[in-house]
Amino acid sequence: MSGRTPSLTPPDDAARPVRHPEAPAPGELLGAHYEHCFGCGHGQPHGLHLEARAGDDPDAVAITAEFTVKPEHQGAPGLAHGGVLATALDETLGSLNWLLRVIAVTGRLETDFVRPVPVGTVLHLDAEVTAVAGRKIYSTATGRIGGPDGPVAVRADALFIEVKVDHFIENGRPEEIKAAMDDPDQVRRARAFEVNP
Ligand SMILES: CCCCCCCCCCCCCCCC(=O)SCCNC(=O)CCNC(=O)[C@H](O)C(C)(C)COP(=O)(O)OP(=O)(O)OC[C@H]1O[C@@H](n2cnc3c(N)ncnc32)[C@H](O)[C@@H]1OP(=O)(O)O
Repeated sequence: MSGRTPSLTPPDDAARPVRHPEAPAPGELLGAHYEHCFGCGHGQPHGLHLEARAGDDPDAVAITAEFTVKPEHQGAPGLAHGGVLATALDETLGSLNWLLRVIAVTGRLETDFVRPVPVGTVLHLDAEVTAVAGRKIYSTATGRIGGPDGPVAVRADALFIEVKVDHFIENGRPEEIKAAMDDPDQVRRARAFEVNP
C-alpha cells in the first residue's frame, strides 16, 4: 500500500491552488512545452508524446493526459518499463504548473506501481494540484488502463518546487538554452521555460 512520506504532506497553512486567469480553458489541449522534451516533445522520436488537456472543472487545477506505450518503452518483454511510467506521471504532474503559470521542477516523486502495463496500452492519466505552500506545489496523479475509468495501474504523489528561469539558464547546456531563447515564436519560447509570454 501507498505510504506517503511526510515531505509530500502539505503543511496545515498551505493554500488551495488557484488556476491562473489565463490558464488554458477546460478541455483545451496543452501541447508540448518544449519540442525536445522526452515526455511531450513532438521532436523526440522515442519520447512519450504525452498529450495533456486542461481539466473540465474550472475551479480545479487539474489535467488529463494520454500516453500510448510503444515497443521502445519496454522493460520486461511486452511490458512498459517502470521508469517510463514514472516519467509519464512526472510529465503529467509537471504540466499542471502551466495552469498555475509557475515555473517549477520536480523535487520529489513517489510512485506506486499497481498493475503491469502491456505494450500497446493507452495509459489514461489525471493529475491535480492539491495545495501550495510558498514555493512548494503538492500534486497527485493516477494512471488507468482500459479507459479513463479503468483500473488504476500507477499513481504518484509529488512535490514541485518553484524556480526562476535562471534555474535553466544557469544549469542547462548552452546550445539548447540558446536555441530555445532564440526561437522567434514568442509563445513557444515562453512555454519552453513555462513563463508568461
Ligand atoms: C531550453 C530548455 C528549457 C526547458 C525549460 C523547461 C521548463 C519547464 C519545466 C517543466 C518540465 C516538466 C518535466 C517534468 C518535470 C521535471 O522532470 S523537472 C526535472 C527534474 N528535477 C530537477 O532537475 C530538480 C533538481 N533539483 C533542484 O534543482 C533543487 O534541488 C530544487 C528542486 C530547485 C530545490 O532547490 P532550492 O531552490 O535550493 O530549494 P530549497 O531551498 O532547498 O528548498 C525549498 C523547499 O522545498 C523543500 N524541498 C526541496 N527539495 C525537496 C525534496 N527533494 N523533497 C522534499 N522537499 C524538498 C525544502 O525542504 C524547502 O522547504 P521549506 O524549508 O521551504 O519548507
